[in-house]
Amino acid sequence: MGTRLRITRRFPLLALLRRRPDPAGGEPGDPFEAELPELSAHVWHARDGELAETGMGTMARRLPAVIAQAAGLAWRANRADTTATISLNLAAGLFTAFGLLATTGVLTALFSAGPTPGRVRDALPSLALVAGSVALRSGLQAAAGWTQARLEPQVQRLVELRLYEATTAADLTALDDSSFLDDLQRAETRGMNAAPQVVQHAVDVLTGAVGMAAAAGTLGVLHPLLLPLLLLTAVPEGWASVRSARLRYATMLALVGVARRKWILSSLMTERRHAAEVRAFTMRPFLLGEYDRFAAHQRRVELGLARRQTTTKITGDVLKGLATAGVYIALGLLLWRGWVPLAVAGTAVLAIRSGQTSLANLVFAVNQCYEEGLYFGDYLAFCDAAEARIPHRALPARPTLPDPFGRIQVRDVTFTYPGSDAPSLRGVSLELRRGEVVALVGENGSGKTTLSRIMAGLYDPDGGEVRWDEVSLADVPQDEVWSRVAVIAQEYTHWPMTARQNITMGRGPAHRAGGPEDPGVLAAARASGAEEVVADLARGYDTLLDRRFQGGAELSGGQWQRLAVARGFYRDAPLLICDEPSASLDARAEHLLFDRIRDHAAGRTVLLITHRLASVRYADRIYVLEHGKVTEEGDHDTLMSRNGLYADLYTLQASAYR
Ligand SMILES: Nc1ncnc2c1ncn2[C@@H]1O[C@H](COP(=O)(O)OP(=O)(O)OP(=O)(O)O)[C@@H](O)[C@H]1O
Repeated sequence: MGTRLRITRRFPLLALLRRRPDPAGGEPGDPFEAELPELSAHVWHARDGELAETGMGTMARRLPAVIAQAAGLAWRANRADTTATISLNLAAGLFTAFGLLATTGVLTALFSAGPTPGRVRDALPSLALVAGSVALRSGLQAAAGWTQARLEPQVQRLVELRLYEATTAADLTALDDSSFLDDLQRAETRGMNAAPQVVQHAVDVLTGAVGMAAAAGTLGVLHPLLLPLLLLTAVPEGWASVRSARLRYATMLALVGVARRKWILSSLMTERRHAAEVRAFTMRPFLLGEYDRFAAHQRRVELGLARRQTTTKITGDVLKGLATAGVYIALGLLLWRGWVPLAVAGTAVLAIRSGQTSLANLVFAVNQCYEEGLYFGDYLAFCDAAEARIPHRALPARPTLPDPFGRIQVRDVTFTYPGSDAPSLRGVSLELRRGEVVALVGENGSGKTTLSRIMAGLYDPDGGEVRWDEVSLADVPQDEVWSRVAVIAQEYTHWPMTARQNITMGRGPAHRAGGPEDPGVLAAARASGAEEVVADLARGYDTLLDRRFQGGAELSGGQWQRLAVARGFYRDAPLLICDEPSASLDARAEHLLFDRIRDHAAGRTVLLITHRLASVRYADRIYVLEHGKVTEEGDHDTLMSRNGLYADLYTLQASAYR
């Protein structure tokens, strides 16, 4: 509550958005808290400050930076197109000014004394200049539009790549962090699309500014008083646009948690893997109800936004109308007093109209550029934050992991997940010698998976270390650790690729897997039992394992697991970590798998995590984890004679078969 109060005090607009009485007639008060209490605690945490500072002054101050970012982005995307877009727009502006000034010549000739045919004849050269400059300006503007359109997809590609490069390399703990996920959602759904928009609007700002400068220059030449009057008409429109943008951004911030929740719910209701459970558990009304609760809240907030934006626009339009009337009254006075001749006043009217169009475009583009710049700022901030979470180790000597190693030691490792109160590992030590099969057992939540992830280099321990002979994992690049470890994870992905790719993709692009005759693929498939699965597929190894595509096949849980094991075997790494590799396997497949793991271990080292204690009986050593600590270690016979947790669990399982 304290945080919310502080925030609404700092940002009254947010308070306004949140405190409006329920338009549907519900109880007045804080709709967010009343409607979505589960989200009210953590929605208001990011970048609210930017919004609070937004005003015309801030916009003017920040705009150059936004434009510079857009220019930098466009420059990196394509230098030639960027240069062409800018120069073509500048040239088009020059011809606008030239055309306006040439108009004075036409009007002066037409309004001079003498017979009409003579006056028209005198006006012809200036008229030709006007026609020529209009034609040239149009041609240049069309060419500028084309180069600008070319830039857009190139910019989009650049920003998409940057985001995905960062998300796939960021520290794994980042993806357990809800504020990181909120920021990711905002950057991906809104910020990323804002990038090409920022570039486009930055060019529009340039175009508007050039057109405006052309009109202003012409007016300045005609009469100095006309220029400030023209600028005056920009103020109300500018104010209305800035206020609208501010309201929109506030709404987006207010709704980011809601949008993420809706997105999660929509995938639960549309994705195939949830479809059976949704039906069997009759979850439909619950899911639809949840979705509707969020959608209704979003609708209420957005209707409120539309109402306030409309009021703002009407106010801006009225003020602009008054300012325009003022400009024309002033022009009339100048004419009446004889301070400007009629031909000049005529050109001035044209210049004012042209200037106002450019000004309206400029104000709109500035506003759009700033608004999209806010979203783009979210994207940039997220990319910076994600890139900062890519583990870069200071590795002066760059030692490499020994190949082959003699033993892997886990020394006094402690680890607490970010945001958790209790540590998941509390001073764990164990040892794996080359060629050994070492088992890790323990009850649910005892820390087995966490420890295996630390050993695989996926998490860095808070304390203690993992050593391969004398080299600590903390001293080598993570890529190197990953390339030396194969993990058959408890939760693995059903990759929507072909059967062959499901086996080979873990070896990276450097390793070009061959055709079906690739002996590595065949050996891994045979060892894991995936060979029988592939034999039943219509196109063998080339069958696409995704029912969402025509001709795609679906596998059973155990069949998928065999492929996951094959992927682990195919990696051919010196350390194989198997985390519950047999959870979905039938009894025969499970029995075979443990035999094969033992065979596969010849020369390699295996860390085996399983609840099937019959399978760990023959492990070289067994470690028992309890509440993040090793409480027992030794081979099967030693542990049985100790009568500890292992003996308890083993006896319990064995008795079930008696
Ligand atoms: N991503 C996470 N964020 C926060 N806490 C986590 C996370 N993953 C696991 N934990 C916590 O860490 C502790 C150890 O979990 P871990 O998955 O390592 O247990 P486990 O022994 O592998 O359990 P199981 O036998 O059920 O697979 C648990 O208390 C769990 O709640």
